[in-house]
Amino acid sequence: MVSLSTTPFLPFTAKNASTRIPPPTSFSYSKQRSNRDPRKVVCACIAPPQNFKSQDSSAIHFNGSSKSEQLSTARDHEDDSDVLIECRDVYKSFGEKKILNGVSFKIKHGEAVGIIGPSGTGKSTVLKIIAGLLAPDKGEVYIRGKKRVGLVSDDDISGLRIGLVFQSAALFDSLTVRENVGFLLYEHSSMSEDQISELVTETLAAVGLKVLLYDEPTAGLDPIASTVVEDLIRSVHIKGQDARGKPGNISSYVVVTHQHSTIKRAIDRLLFLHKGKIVWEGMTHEFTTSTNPIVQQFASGSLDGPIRY
Ligand SMILES: Nc1ncnc2c1ncn2[C@@H]1O[C@H](COP(=O)(O)OP(=O)(O)OP(=O)(O)O)[C@@H](O)[C@H]1O
Repeated sequence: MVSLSTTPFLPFTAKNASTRIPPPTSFSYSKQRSNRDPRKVVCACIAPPQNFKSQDSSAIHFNGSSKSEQLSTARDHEDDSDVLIECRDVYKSFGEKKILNGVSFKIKHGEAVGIIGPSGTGKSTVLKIIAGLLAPDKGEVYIRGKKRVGLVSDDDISGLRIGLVFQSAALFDSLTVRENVGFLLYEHSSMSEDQISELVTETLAAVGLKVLLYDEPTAGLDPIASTVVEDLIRSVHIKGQDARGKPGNISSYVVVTHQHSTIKRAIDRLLFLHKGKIVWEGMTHEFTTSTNPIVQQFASGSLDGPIRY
């Protein structure tokens, strides 16, 4: 099952990537329950503006000491019993435009994976194929070892619930994660603050999905708002901690991003997509030491769509 919005009141579902939702006309929650200036309540547009340019996109600097590079071939002999999602030799074209040209990778239980690569190389397309919203022209998608046939609505995929947080999501960047999650209830329900707080806690603790896919969740956010989102992404993961200090419920997640901070804070393993293929994969800290020439070009900012700081 694919869930396109994680809860009824998570505000991650703005329809248009370029839409900025105007500030609420009466923002009683801000006025009454926090000392924030209600004039600062603006909606963060998570999709980056078309003309977005980073201050410094010339290089990637990851912390880490590992000197080894883990190429995909080195993983081929590994035990596959904990693989949740596999794309095997996936092709996708839009009209004459060939986008994916034999994409293969596996996502295992417990992994926090990032997909990076130049703009327009097909990262979002990969997410949509994983989610079952797009069908590959050729190649297969396996969910827990079972081949998916058709789109997601056509097939029961062994109880694995996959959620996709679209690039066009929206948050109020002057509010905390909890305030964002409970926003509609604070504004439009007669529930008490305690009741809402309880519900927010339950929601953050039990998003109820097993795999989450995030499409540029921090694009266009300022560094503080990005950190909040990155921490939220970590907190709902089984290796993280939820709002009650307990492990989250998300088995694995995949993040498409161009943001350096998101890679550094929220991602353990990277898949580098270039010209329709995964040309490199490895742990995040291994990226900058890669000897792959395309990776080095990307890291130095000489390919389109480099990492943004
Ligand atoms: N439904 C569609 N119909 C036609 N073309 C499409 C469709 N979806 C995506 N494309 C095209 O496929 C290419 C890859 O798009 P995609 O959004 O997957 O790239 P991306 O790597 O996520 O890009 P970015 O980093 O800029 O967000 C782009 O040229 C895009 O215009």
